[in-house]
Amino acid sequence: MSATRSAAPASGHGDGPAQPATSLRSPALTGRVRVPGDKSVSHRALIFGLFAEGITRITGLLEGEDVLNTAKACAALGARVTRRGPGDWEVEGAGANGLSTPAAPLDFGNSGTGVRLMMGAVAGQDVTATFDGDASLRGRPMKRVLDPLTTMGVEIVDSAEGGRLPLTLKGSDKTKAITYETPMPSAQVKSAVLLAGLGAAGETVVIEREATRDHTERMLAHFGADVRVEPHGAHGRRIALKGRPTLVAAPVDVPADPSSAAFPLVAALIVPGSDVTLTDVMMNPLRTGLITTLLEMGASIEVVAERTEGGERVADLRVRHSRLKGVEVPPERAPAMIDEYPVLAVAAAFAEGVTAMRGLSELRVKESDRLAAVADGLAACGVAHEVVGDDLLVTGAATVKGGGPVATHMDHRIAMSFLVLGLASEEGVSVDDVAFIATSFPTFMPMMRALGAVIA
Ligand SMILES: O=C(O)C1=C[C@@H](OP(=O)(O)O)[C@@H](O)[C@H](O)C1
Ligand SMILES: C=C(OP(=O)(O)O)C(=O)O
Repeated sequence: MSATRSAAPASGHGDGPAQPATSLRSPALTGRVRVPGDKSVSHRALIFGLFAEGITRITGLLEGEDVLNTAKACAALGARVTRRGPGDWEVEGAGANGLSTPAAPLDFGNSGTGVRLMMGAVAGQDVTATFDGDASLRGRPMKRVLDPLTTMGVEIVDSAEGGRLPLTLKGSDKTKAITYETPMPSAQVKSAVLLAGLGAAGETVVIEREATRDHTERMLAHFGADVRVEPHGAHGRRIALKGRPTLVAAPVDVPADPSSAAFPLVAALIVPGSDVTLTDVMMNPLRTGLITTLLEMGASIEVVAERTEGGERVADLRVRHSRLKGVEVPPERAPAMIDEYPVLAVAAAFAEGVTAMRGLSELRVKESDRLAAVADGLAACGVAHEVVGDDLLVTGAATVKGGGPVATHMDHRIAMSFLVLGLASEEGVSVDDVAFIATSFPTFMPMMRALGAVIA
C-alpha cells in the first residue's frame, strides 16, 4: 500500500510518498544497544556553538532530521558547521553579536524545538529571518514564544494566521530583559526567552510553576554565562540570566536520548522472555518520568553503573519482560515524561487494570494531537481506553489483538509506539507512515531488528 501525504509546504521528506510498515509478534528481544544522542541536548549544543567564541566540539550528536535542520540554520546564521565523522561535529561560533541575516528562509522541517529556540536566538540579535517548517510544524502554536519575544522587542514582520509559520522576525540588539512566568510548562518557551536574553542588557528571569527539562540552563553555565537557578513554589523554578555574556566554546558529549530509549525499553517489558540493556541513557531527573512510572507499574528495570558524564547523570538500564499493573500517573509528572505518553499507553495496554494518565493538554500541540492519535491507534488495535477531558485511561489485558493501519499524522512517536505495540500483539500492527521516525531516531528500524523485533 502506498499513499501520498497531504502536500507539505516546506522541503524535506514530507513531500514524498508515505512509507507504511508492519510489526509482528516477535520472539524474546535480547541484546545491548546505545540509542542515538539526546535530541534536546543536540539542538542546544549546536545553538550554543553558534553563539560561542571559538570552536565547540560535539560528540554523540543525534544525526536525525530535526537536529540536522538546526545545524543548517546555525550555518545560515553565520556559524561554520563541520561534520568530522559519525556524531562528531564542530561549530565555529559567530560570537555573541556576530549572527548574520540568512539569505533564505530557515526550514526547521518537523521540529518544534529547533524553530522555537532559534526564534529566541534571533530575537536578541540585529538579524531578520524567516522561519518555516513542514505541514505538521505549520499547524503548531508559535504565539507562546512570540508573546514574550515581542515584549522583549522582537518585531513580527510577517506571519501566517494566528502567528503560525511561515513567519518573519526582526530581532534587535536592544532587546529588553524581562521577567516572564511561562503560562504552560514548556522548556521550549523557557529556552526561547533565555536565548533572547543573551542579547539583552540586564537580567532576564524565567519563572516556571512546574520545572521542565533544564538543558538550556545547564548549557548556559557550561558555556560561561552567569545563570542562577532557584526553586520556586512546590514544583517550580526561577531562572535568572545576566545578559550579554561572553560565551566561550566548550566540548559537549551528548548522552543517549531517554525519549528514544523508551521504545526498546517498553518493547522489552511487553515481549515475553526479553532481556535488553540500554547503555549510556541520560538520567536527568527532569527526563525520567517514564522510568518512575514503569517502576511503579512493576517493571523490571535495573539501573546499572549510574555515573556523571559531561555534566549529566547517565546509566545503563537492564530491562526484562515484566508483568505490569495499572497505576495513576499524576499531572505534575507530565513535564518529566511529556514525549513518552504514547509509548506509556502501549505499556498500559499490557498491564493488569487501568492506567490513568492525568493532565495531558500539552499532548494536543505536539507533532500531532497525540491524545487523539494515541486514542485512535489504541482503538484500531483493540485496546480498551477512554479520553476524559485531558486524561487518558487505558485498560490493559493479557493479550492485545493488534490491527491498523494506525494513522501516524507526521508524528515519529506515534509511529514508533504502535510498531512497539505490534511486537507483543496477536496479529501485528501496521502503521501508515514511518518516514518521520528519521526526525529523532534514524536507526530505530535496524536497532529494533538487531534486538529480534520482526518489522516488515
Ligand atoms: O525543549 C526541548 O528540547 C523539548 C521540550 C518539550 O516541548 P515543550 O517545550 O513544548 O513542552 C518536548 O516535548 C520536546 O520534544 C523537546
Ligand atoms: C515534541 C517533540 O519534538 P518537537 O517539539 O521538537 O517537534 C518530540 O520529539 O516528541
